[in-house]
Amino acid sequence: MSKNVLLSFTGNKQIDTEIKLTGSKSECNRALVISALSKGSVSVENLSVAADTVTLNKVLNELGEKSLELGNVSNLKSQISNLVDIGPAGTAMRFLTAFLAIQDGKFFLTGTERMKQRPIGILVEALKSIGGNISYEENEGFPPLQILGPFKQTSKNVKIKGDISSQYISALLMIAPSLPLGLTLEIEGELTSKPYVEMTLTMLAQVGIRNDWNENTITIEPQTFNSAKLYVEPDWSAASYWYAIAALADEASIFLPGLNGYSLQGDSKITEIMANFGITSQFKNGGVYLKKEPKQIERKIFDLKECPDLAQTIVVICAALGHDATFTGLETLKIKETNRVLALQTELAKIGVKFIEKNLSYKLDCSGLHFPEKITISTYEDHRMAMAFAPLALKINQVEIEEKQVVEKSYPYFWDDLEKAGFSVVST
Ligand SMILES: O=C(O)C1=C[C@@H](OP(=O)(O)O)[C@@H](O)[C@H](O)C1
Ligand SMILES: C=C(OP(=O)(O)O)C(=O)O
Repeated sequence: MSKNVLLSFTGNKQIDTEIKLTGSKSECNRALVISALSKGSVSVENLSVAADTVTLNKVLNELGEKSLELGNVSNLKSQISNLVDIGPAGTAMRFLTAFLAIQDGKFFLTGTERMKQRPIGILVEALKSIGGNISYEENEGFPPLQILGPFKQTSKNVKIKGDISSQYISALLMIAPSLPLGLTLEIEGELTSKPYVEMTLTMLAQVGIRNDWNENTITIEPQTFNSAKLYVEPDWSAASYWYAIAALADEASIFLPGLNGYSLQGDSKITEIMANFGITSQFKNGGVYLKKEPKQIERKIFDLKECPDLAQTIVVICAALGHDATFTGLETLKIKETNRVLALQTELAKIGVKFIEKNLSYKLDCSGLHFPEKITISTYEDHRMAMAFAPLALKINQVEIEEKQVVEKSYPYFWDDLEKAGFSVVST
């Protein structure tokens, strides 16, 4: 079985294409959990084909079917063990921890070896502080978890650190309306990835759930979900790779249907960031048109605290263009699919670029930039490593990307779409 892909782009580096992106992984994960909590009142439209979403959907469907089979026999439900393996899906792992904590049953929640290194203690302790019965099966603070229902709420108030992952907060907010006492959540310290919390609250509001966000405290009273449909926009994080392609091509005209200017996704900030690189975004005909215009790049500092999933895309664009820059807000990168800082440092070294960590910022030093004839990129089980480095095929004759299947996590058709845009994509 071929594991890698070899990318090249022969002839003029001109891109003129239309790419239909799949639904946002973040919006879908929320929509599915909200739909499950609403017990059918809420439906989801434009479900993503991202593997993380497909897995979460399957898990929730199976749990729903089991629950129907067992009816209201509570003591029987809590005796039956359910093994839930969420693979590499971090958001789904966090959302399910909260979701399962309020179900009636016994659950063993696990994932990949990397998942067992991604912290979850902050969320588990918060859930325990309001009555959840959760224990760590291997290492304190990390999956796998054993979760035992039924849930008896002991408190309405919960304090949670905001600077490690916003997913913990979103997970709690989604279960809040279903809790007998509701929830008053106090965020301690800085809130990272804030647009994702806003996305959660907006999607809840779309199905009739009111919230009160006052400074660092969010309150959600017990409420029932309206009967409603949640429409999922295409994935802006996936769109970012097309901005990168436009930036590294000589000429580009790319249409991404379905994306709009008023997105719930913080990663739509890519339009603003890429304007600095001469990539314009025009919203018309129900989508966004990307065009490349000549521009001197001036911006030297990028704060990505609100859009951490764009980090690899933007760092690689700057590296490939030889644009020295400083990046801040990357604190959470080390606990994602891989240690993304280390992965970037290792792979950028292959084109002579340094990514230097200093206090809380990162300096990109492109003084040694060179493009070899061929480069092989390791992906460290991280879809974003594969997709962020793929556009380099517009600068380097042959780019081999290892473990091509990693892209399935969020963008399964990535390689097909590259081919459609004129790249040669050969499995090796
Ligand atoms: O809530 C979400 O859907 C996500 C939140 C972000 O995580 P952190 O809050 O851990 O930064 C982001 O990186 C992840 O891909 C998706
Ligand atoms: C961090 C990511 O995902 P997750 O945390 O859901 O694994 C991502 O998609 O970049």
